[in-house]
Amino acid sequence: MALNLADVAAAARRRLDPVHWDFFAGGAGDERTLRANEAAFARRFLLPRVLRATGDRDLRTSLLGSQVSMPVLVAPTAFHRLAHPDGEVATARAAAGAGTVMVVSMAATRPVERIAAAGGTLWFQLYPHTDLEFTTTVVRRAVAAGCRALVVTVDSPVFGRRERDLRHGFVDLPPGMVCENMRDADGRVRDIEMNARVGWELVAVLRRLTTVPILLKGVLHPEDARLAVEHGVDGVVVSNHGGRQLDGVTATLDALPAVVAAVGGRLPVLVDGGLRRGVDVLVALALGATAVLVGRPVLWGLAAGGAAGVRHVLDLLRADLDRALALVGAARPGDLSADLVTVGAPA
Ligand SMILES: Cc1cc2nc3c(=O)[nH]c(=O)nc-3n(C[C@H](O)[C@H](O)[C@H](O)COP(=O)(O)O)c2cc1C
Ligand SMILES: CCCCC(=O)C(=O)O
Repeated sequence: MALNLADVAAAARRRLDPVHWDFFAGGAGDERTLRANEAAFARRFLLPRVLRATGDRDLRTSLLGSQVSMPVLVAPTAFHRLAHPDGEVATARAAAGAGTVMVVSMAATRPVERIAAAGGTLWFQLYPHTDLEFTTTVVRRAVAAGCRALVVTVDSPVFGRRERDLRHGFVDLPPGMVCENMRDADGRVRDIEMNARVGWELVAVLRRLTTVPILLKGVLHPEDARLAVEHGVDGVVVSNHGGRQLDGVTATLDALPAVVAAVGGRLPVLVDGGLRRGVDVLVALALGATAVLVGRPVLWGLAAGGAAGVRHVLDLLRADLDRALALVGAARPGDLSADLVTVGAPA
């Protein structure tokens, strides 16, 4: 039985083709940013409060009209069928069972309609393509399938250089698998495109396409957080794409406080990257995040045990967060504050 996410990772590694393990695990360049995400949590320590009567704890959170049973969401990750034959359908089943949001990647390998049939709350991640008609087709389809928010990835004007994949020659999905939601109006499957020509006008363009909330994923600079507010975005995700885009970028946890300060409570601020324990979730919330997302741990759960494996990962995080809350003297995420977190040398 996996007692923690590292155990789940080990089980996944035993099952996965090493090429696919490296695709999931890897980052860009020297993987400094990939390591920094986890290391940033290892530098944080807690100053708990005592005698706070935290008996009736409540992890529920409301996010842009979506109710979640805990402030831990499933980050958008590509190619779930490389981890398990049921792919994103299994992930969605687990997220639905756990009562949280799954953000469906634009590079999902199952059709969004089938993912939605699992019954949970979905948001949809978008890479903004240069072809507006195509982007419109994809967004309308996702919203028609029931996706309740659009998570626009803005950290990818070009593709990051992932040397593990280059070494393996891993460039595409195996035969029989495609990005099912990349079909254009004629039903042809397009390639994912990184778009280096898009600017802030994108927000208004997407607003005209859909009424669902729009989040920007990949905001790190506080000035961009201010611009996001100014452009009427509904939420931001502090993310460095799990260290897969620009190596050398700051750890997300280190970028979070300045973004939170810049936003000043006007929007929810989510964060992802390197969260592996309930106490990591607690630290992110204490430093001002409204919720967090987990990427690789979900893929590990999926590879290790399909929907049950993903559910186990989410349940471990929930139990761990609940215990950590009680032990720092908080009954709910809203009770947390930055004074509970101190910085020290990793043990
Ligand atoms: C294998 C893999 C595929 C990913 N695919 C996408 C994607 O399609 N779209 C996207 O916005 N982010 C993608 N990401 C980034 C995640 O959404 C998230 O930012 C990151 O995984 C969080 O870090 P963590 O894996 O340490 O939890 C991917 C990450 C991984 C590991
Ligand atoms: C072409 C799919 C892009 C997936 C992605 O964003 C990632 O692997 O990090």
